Amino acid sequence: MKIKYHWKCNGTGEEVKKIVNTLNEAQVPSQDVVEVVVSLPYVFLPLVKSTLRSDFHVAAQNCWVKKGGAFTGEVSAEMLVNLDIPWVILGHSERRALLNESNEFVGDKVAYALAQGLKVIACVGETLEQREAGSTMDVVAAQTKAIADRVSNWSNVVIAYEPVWAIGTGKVASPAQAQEVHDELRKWLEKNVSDDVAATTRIIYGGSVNGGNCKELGGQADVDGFLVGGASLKPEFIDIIKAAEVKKSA
Ligand SMILES: O=C(CO)COP(=O)(O)O
Repeated sequence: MKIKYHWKCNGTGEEVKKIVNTLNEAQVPSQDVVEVVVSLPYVFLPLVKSTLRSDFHVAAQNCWVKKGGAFTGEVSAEMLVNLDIPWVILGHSERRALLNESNEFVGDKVAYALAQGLKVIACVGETLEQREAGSTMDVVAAQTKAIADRVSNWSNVVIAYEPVWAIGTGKVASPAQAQEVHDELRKWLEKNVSDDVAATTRIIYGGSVNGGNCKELGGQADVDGFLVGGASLKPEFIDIIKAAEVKKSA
């Protein structure tokens, strides 16, 4: 199972230190049961990288689509590699919506980051309007296709299914809703990429995951972990890490 803590654009230096201390002291299942990755604003990456326990890893929340250069305000994949940051989140719905990142642009970013040696959490997910129109799978498939068209080696890719209507709203997808999309996504990978990629690619769920709902969600056959936003800033994130035990014993 994979648990990804996504702090988004939050945290002061003091808060970051506090959360790192809590994480460092937590008794959690070992790395072979749960992989924990903490995703931070760029400015905190070096601090957290140097103070976080070594069995937890760090991620950036974005990187530039190609080699660095005259791109004011951007951070390149090469810079992350140079700082020894192993993971990056790409295509988060907040960036797709607020910064107009298209499926193709996200696909290009994923391909470039992978080529530099980063591991990628690629986010997909539909809006409420799209779900109500019955186009959830069309949307998610189109987002995934833009990645599949550009990527041949999937071993460093994790897909995060994050229904936009469940992000930061407290409206979590029901375990059945999450399972349905994860299952469809896996079938899509099977048909359009390969059986092996479908079987081995981790598909994690994000959207109002908390200490109370993580066990049932994580118990679903095709839910391989979580991308946690709001709850990653609270002590209940330890409970979410521990929910990985449910999967192990399932
Ligand atoms: O967007 C998310 C993680 O990337 C989910 O955020 P919340 O857990 O706050 O709903």
